[in-house]
Amino acid sequence: MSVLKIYEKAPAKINLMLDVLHKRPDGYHEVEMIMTMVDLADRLEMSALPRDTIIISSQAGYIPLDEKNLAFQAAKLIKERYDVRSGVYIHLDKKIPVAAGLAGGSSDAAATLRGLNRLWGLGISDEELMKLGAELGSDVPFCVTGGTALATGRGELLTPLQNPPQCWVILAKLPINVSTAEIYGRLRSEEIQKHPSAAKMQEALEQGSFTAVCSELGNVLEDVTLQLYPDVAHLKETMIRLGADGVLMSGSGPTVFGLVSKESKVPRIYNGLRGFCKEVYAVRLLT
Ligand SMILES: C[C@@](CO)(OP(=O)(O)O)[C@H](O)COP(=O)(O)OP(=O)(O)OC[C@H]1O[C@@H](n2ccc(N)nc2=O)[C@H](O)[C@@H]1O
Ligand SMILES: Nc1ncnc2c1ncn2[C@@H]1O[C@H](COP(=O)(O)OP(=O)(O)O)[C@@H](O)[C@H]1O
Repeated sequence: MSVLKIYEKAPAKINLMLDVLHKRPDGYHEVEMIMTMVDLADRLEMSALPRDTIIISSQAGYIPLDEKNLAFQAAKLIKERYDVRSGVYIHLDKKIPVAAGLAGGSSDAAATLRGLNRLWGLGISDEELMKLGAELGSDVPFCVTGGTALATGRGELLTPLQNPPQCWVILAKLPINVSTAEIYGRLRSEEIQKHPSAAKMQEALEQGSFTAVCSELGNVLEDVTLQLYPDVAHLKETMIRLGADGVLMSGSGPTVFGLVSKESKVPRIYNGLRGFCKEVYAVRLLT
């Protein structure tokens, strides 16, 4: 049975590790990543429209509201594939910083796929939603089901993993917009000095060891972004100095996250970062 209005939460992701194996003939890079969700989320409200149209609105003035919006693209794709003749109005309450390495747009697209499946009573399986998601972006399939997963291929092939032990995650984003395509484009995969290990991170998760998770954090895109934007390197050093247990850049950046086990340490790190970085969040893992 179809309904008239539904809500979906679209959480941000962080990459606990990100390795690039090589560049593929199709231009994408073969990756090994371990991703998990954090409790910082956009909220989507989807209302059925009798007219055959897709309308997007948002309180955020800095994202496209036309066919460039990933939620619009997700709605268009599902309408076409399942021959849906009615329309939808989608309101995006944006909380995730944009072009930040947190997959905000990808998570909105995934939430749109999940939401419209419910709104229109289509009965599409998660597996099929993930396949549709892969047509929209490499991170969209992970965002369909969330949790913690190993992502291979260009990021769309997923193996569910144990969630990390619960902790605080401090996210800090400088006012720099990073283009994922540019960062991958500047990476010379054959010159990577140190590859983080997916197997070791997986072991750390299976052991439920917070210390091991922190010591296995690694991201080969970090060198590229930090070289391009030295302020991000400074931000990372500051977060380490303020006492975060493990610190890494997420995805292609520029957001840097710090994992912190003791709640008593959080205010010092949060306030120390707020001194020079406007966008700082202290959230929990979404486990
Ligand atoms: C780096 C990561 C890590 O999670 O995230 P973000 O920093 O974007 O959050 C992802 O690999 C990003 O995924 P996503 O943002 O969905 O990328 P896509 O839209 O599929 O691709 C954008 C562009 O990035 C490059 N790209 C992306 C994925 C991949 N495995 N190899 C690539 O070379 C391609 O140039 C592509 O044109
Ligand atoms: N719903 C959306 N939310 C955020 N950005 C979007 C959305 N739709 C399209 N975009 C565009 O996608 C690009 C990447 O945004 P985002 O997904 O937030 O970054 P990232 O891939 O680094 O996590 C931005 O240039 C933005 O204009």
